[in-house]
Amino acid sequence: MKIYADDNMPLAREFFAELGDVTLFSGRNVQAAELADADILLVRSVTKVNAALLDANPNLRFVGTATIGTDHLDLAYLQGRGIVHTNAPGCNAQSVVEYVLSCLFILAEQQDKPLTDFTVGVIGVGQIGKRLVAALQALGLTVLQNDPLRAAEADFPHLDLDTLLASADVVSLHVPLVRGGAYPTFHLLDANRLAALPATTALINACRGEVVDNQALLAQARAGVKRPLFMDVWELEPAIEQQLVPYCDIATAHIAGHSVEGKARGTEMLYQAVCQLLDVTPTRTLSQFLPAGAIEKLQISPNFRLLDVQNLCRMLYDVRRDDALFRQHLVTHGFDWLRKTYPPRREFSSVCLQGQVPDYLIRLGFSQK
Ligand SMILES: NC(=O)c1ccc[n+]([C@@H]2O[C@H](COP(=O)([O-])OP(=O)(O)OC[C@H]3O[C@@H](n4cnc5c(N)ncnc54)[C@H](O)[C@@H]3O)[C@@H](O)[C@H]2O)c1
Ligand SMILES: O=C(O)[C@H](O)[C@H](O)COP(=O)(O)O
Repeated sequence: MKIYADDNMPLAREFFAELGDVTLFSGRNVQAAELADADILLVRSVTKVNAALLDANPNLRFVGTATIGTDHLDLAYLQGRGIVHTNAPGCNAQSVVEYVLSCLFILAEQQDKPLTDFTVGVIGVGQIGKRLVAALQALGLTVLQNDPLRAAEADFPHLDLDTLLASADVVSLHVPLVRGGAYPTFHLLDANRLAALPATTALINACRGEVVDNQALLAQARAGVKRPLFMDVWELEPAIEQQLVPYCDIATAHIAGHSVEGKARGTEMLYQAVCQLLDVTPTRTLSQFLPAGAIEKLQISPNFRLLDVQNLCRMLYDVRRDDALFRQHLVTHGFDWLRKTYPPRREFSSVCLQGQVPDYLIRLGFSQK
């Protein structure tokens, strides 16, 4: 069994070596000839999996992407060839939520307002959106939700997009990149919608760069609109529009989902899918391989207040670290280097809270004993 895996996929050998020969490849630059004898192909979001990559391979049985997004897979091509394929739904959803929370803490500080004063509009309420809504509501923020595909659900408070955009203080995007069909998301925020969006409304994009028209955003910024901008994803990665960076409050290299747990969970989910394909009982689990975090336990005192949440979360993750790395190294080392050398970052769940733990901390994702 020939298994080929992106060299940015953590624990690929640890999980897959028992199932076959594992060869690592460079995800962004891999060529068709390198994969010609693959039976199993394991990718991340930077590999375009299509006819050009796979026509030379007669054997391929399985393609798995250790990511949530699937816009880099030509699903019709894979289906046409009868190649089983899967992604890793929700693998890094918590990581993205922690990224968004970190952005919101910065915004609240910049504007010298309590977090609870903000109304956050969440666009796309799936794995990430749902977790984010739950976290924000746990902290007492007002949340507006837009997801036309869920509008018919009895308990879902769907708000139409333009009303949400007019009413929110912060807009956070969590849709997949979809170019056709009834609900396309390519340039969902186009020049017209950006023009209608109040200039003070903050924008967080941690889904896909192409969901926001980056040139329209740049034109707006150059025209003097001082919108708070938190950009993790960009059009045309890795060759992004660098002119936009100075206008961003936070700029990062598509790392919102790159917690240690988020990436490794993706590998584990593919391992489980391949075991199922091969009718083999899984013997490996992520818990065997995950090292303990730098901080394992924390005692919460009865004096802990909502105001202290920010300090607690920042101990685990502060997006300003990633923004600083981005501004320092983007031009000299490039977008992909920033992603490949991403410093380890553990999720809230890696810290076990003890003492009188308020329920909202558990709802944010911390664990408790
Ligand atoms: N920056 C990162 O590191 C990072 C990490 C993980 C995921 N992502 C991106 O985030 C996206 C969302 O992830 P998820 O796990 O929540 O996916 P998901 O599929 O669970 O949820 C997406 C939601 O968006 C909704 N949706 C689809 N089209 C819409 C539209 N036109 N308007 C409003 N809502 C729409 C869907 O109905 C669904 O509920 C992924 O597809 C991926 O592109 C980015
Ligand atoms: O879709 C996803 O899961 C994310 O965008 C993911 O974090 C991308 O990471 P990459 O595959 O590019 O390393």
